[in-house]
Amino acid sequence: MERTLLQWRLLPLLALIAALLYIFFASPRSFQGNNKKCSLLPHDHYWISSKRIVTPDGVISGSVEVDGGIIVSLVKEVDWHKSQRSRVKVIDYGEAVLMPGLIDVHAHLDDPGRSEWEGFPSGTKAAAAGGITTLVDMPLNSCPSTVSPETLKLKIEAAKNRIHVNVGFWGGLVPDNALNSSALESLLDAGVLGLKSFMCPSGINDFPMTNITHIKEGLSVLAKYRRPLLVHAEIEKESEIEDGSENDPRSYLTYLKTRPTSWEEGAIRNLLSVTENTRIGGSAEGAHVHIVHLSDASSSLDLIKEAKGKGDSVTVETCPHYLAFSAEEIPEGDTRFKCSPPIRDAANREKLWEAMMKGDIDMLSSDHSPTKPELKLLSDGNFLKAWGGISSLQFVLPVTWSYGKRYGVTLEQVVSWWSDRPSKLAGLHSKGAIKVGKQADLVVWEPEAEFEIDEEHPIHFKHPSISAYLGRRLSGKVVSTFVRGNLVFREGKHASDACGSLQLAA
Ligand SMILES: NC(=O)N[C@H]1NC(=O)NC1=O
Ligand SMILES: [Zn+2]
Ligand SMILES: [Zn+2]
Repeated sequence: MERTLLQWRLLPLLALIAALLYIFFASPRSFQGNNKKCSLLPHDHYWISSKRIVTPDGVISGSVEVDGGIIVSLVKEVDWHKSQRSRVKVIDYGEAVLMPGLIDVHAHLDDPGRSEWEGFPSGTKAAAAGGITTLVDMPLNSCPSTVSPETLKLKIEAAKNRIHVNVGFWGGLVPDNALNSSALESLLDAGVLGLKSFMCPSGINDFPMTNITHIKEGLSVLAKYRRPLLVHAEIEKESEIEDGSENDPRSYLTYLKTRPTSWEEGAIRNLLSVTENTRIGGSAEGAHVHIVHLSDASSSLDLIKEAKGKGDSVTVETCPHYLAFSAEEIPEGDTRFKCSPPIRDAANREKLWEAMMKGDIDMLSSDHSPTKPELKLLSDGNFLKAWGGISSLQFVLPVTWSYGKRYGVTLEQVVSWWSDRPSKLAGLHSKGAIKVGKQADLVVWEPEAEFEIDEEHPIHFKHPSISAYLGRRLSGKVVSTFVRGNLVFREGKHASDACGSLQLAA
């Protein structure tokens, strides 16, 4: 009698011990240490299979093994033995493309200080939904601007536990710090991935423009750190019309005339007068100049090609909106399309695509630069007064693909423009490729799947109404996004916790 009683008392205890042993030894590892809310997948060791994996050695059919956020093996379908996959989870995506996640080196998340414009949570959710696994935040449009270690610290604080993808930061090169090498060094020591400056007014009071002397001095400091300077290359010159006041401000052509190609050409000519210092043996060897959002595909691009030919360390990006839209198509008063430099005519767009296909333009970025709808003046439609900036973050992959298809864009080119080159520019060497040892930042997408960006389509950035892509039909649907092995987005749903990591330069 007493013995049975003892057995009955012991039984629950034994069950509890067995349950604990199961949790520690048999269940997926993410239950032990990782916060499973970071991922929609309760495993941190698994395989992903796809018929189209974009690797540095071409597109293969096979499987990628991810463990602890790292790509630990990559096996072609023919070499993949059943024994290898017997013990861990396999996610088979079939014909969907598996690619490195996109790295967007040019986004304005406006946090802290103007989070009513965007903010880290909404901006990084939009990124995850668009297959972007890392973005580098611009130093302006937040308040304060990122121009010192103290202001970088505010960014880092604001981003903590609020980012759904990885985020790095560019610091600002402004007249206040440009001629003070110790100020610049302290900003670089604090972890910015490089610097950014404007050659014309930026539209933000606490981010003044630099002149060529500021830029030259900045480059000599950057050389020691081997980090880049990103430049908004437009310079104010006489334009066909001064402020457009005699022209209809609701006409896109009026705005276009206020920022002619000579603004880009003039800035680039001026900028390239100092980039010879970045050549091997030059006084700023190790520094690099990256021209952001090129719009003019004529003389400006010719100058860049010439400088590259001479050995200057120079690269250039353009943005999907310059490749998708043309001035002729922009409706009267539709300020969603206002950005600087402006979207030019269809012949220029054609030349931009030619340059992409030839490799004369190195990479793409979103230049996602939102604001609150009131400042877009959508009801007024005044192009001269509205905020300049395009909201696009979530759609850059399908836009690149949809508009690039007619030029024969390949999956490898998409990876080069959106992952490989950007990873090198930002010094993120553990990212940007599906290769053993790299971080498991991945996107799975269906290039053939079409969708409409209508009212029903979930848009995650803060102000969908100002997006220039509303109403467009695109092809290329993002199915899943993995950030350091965490499945952060799947079929319209995000993981609940924001577990992206900060990318600070060491
Ligand atoms: N301040 C700011 O974001 N400006 C950006 N907007 C835009 O259209 N071009 C830019 O440089
Ligand atoms: Zn700019
Ligand atoms: Zn920008």
